[in-house]
Amino acid sequence: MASLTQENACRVSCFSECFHGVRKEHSFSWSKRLGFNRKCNYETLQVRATVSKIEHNVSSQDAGLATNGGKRKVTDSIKDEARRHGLLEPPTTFSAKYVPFSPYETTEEFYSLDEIIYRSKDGKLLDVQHDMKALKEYDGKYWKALFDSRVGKTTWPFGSGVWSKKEWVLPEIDNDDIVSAFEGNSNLFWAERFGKEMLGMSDLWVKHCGISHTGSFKDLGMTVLVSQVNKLMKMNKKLIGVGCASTGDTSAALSAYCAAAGIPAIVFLPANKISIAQLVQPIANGAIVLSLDTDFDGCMRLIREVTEQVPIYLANSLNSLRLEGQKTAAIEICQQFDWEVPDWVIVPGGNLGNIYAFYKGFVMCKELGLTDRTPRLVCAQAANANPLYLHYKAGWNNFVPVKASPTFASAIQIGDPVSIDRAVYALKNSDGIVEEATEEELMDAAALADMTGMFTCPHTGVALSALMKLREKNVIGPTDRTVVVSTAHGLKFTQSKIAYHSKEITEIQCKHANPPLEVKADLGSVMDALRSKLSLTL
Ligand SMILES: Cc1ncc(COP(=O)(O)O)c(C=O)c1O
Ligand SMILES: N[C@@H](CCOP(=O)(O)O)C(=O)O
Repeated sequence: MASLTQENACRVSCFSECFHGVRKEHSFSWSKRLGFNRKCNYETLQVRATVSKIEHNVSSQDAGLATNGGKRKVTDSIKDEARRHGLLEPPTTFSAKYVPFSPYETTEEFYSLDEIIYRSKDGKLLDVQHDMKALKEYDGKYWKALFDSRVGKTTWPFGSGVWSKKEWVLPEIDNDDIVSAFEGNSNLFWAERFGKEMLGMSDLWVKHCGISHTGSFKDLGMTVLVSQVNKLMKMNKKLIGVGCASTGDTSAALSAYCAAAGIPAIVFLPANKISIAQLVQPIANGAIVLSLDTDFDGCMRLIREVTEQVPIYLANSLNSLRLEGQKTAAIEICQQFDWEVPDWVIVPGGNLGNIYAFYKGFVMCKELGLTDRTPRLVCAQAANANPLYLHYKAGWNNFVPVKASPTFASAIQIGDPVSIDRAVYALKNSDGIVEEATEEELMDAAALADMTGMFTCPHTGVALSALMKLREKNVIGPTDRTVVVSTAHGLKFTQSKIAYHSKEITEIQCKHANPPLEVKADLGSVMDALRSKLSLTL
């Protein structure tokens, strides 16, 4: 484990000021004054990357840096540096393969991860199965120490929250083939005020998976999928690109990771059903963007047909590689609590890959001795797109897809989720619950959370609203350690926030709207405004 002691870490800080856009239906006076232009969807993008070397715990000699006065040679990359220390040796001990997702039956069927395959012979979804016997050769203490030693480093590729768990994710990939933006390691926010003041809770946390390279949790899965595609292309497998159907976040992640690797990306988007910020992401990253006159389920059907005819690799969560990356968020939560397990984890659900990914991550931690139990899972859906909720309420009998209606939680406007079987399995086995939130409930919940310092997306609003309901019924207790998974950055969804705070959404009351006051620029008017707002008697 020589590599564990090497801490030649640099810290990369990347600030990205997101895009602002307003659709016609959400434009209004103060938005224009703040610089939101109704016609051209004014946009700004600033990305500043500051790379500063902050510490060297190994000698320059050890780090291979001696030849340039302790600095990395101009021609070197962090991959070269890792290679010199044998870090890029292909691991031989651990392995994984595809098996049919059939948890209640045994089967001999399996496939190599180097095959291009998404379904079993009889049409089941696939699952990535790890050689658990090999992983169990090492005890929980070993894994905890290994994973903990990698946090906050830039040692390639372990500076990524996903690849810091590489042995549990894609153990056989050569580190040189990995395409990573050092995703993961997202902050776990103690929602102190929201918990105490709104819910009487003392141990409420929000896992900010949306504070990420492309602004959503999709980065966690996409680094794995695009890395594997990168490997397949190097193996000369017949592939011309990678494609997905998307409600905006999968497409953003796919486009960014493909652009980083120089791989063509093709994205199918439902026209006028995703936010401007989400739309501009694949455009900016040079993807082929098809805006289709259908909904997400229609886009999904089309991309499946296209990928059957053309060698385009399918990047939706139907592809189980994605879930291997996404499951690391669950492992990370345990790690952030010093390997203690929360009582509840609440995840907004759409295509339903993520709820299963969380389940998988928690189960793996328990099976490999890092934790002693798994949390209860809650999947939260928008009432306008609630097929899982209806299925749960019907006692899990006879799943019926729905036609999803428009919702502010547009990324989960999905009526026929691909991973329904995986989600049902995860929920049944975690004593899980499904809740739903109306448009008013989800927007109010997001606004309330924002008032306590967050900047939540509507999907996080769905999860927070589910929490509020379960707390009200006392299903979730006041001292239960609870984690709400925030799946995207609120800055991707400024249109709906602007509409809410300007009270432009006629169907709901917008109870917590906080529009700016338009005040004449003289002291008297300013004082009057402050008096009324602050209840001053002066
Ligand atoms: C922001 C956001 N939240 C939640 C989800 C739901 O995740 P899943 O489709 O894995 O259920 C998605 C995508 O579907 C999303 O983009
Ligand atoms: N919200 C998703 C919908 C597709 O989900 P996926 O996980 O199957 O790719 C998106 O952003 O496109």
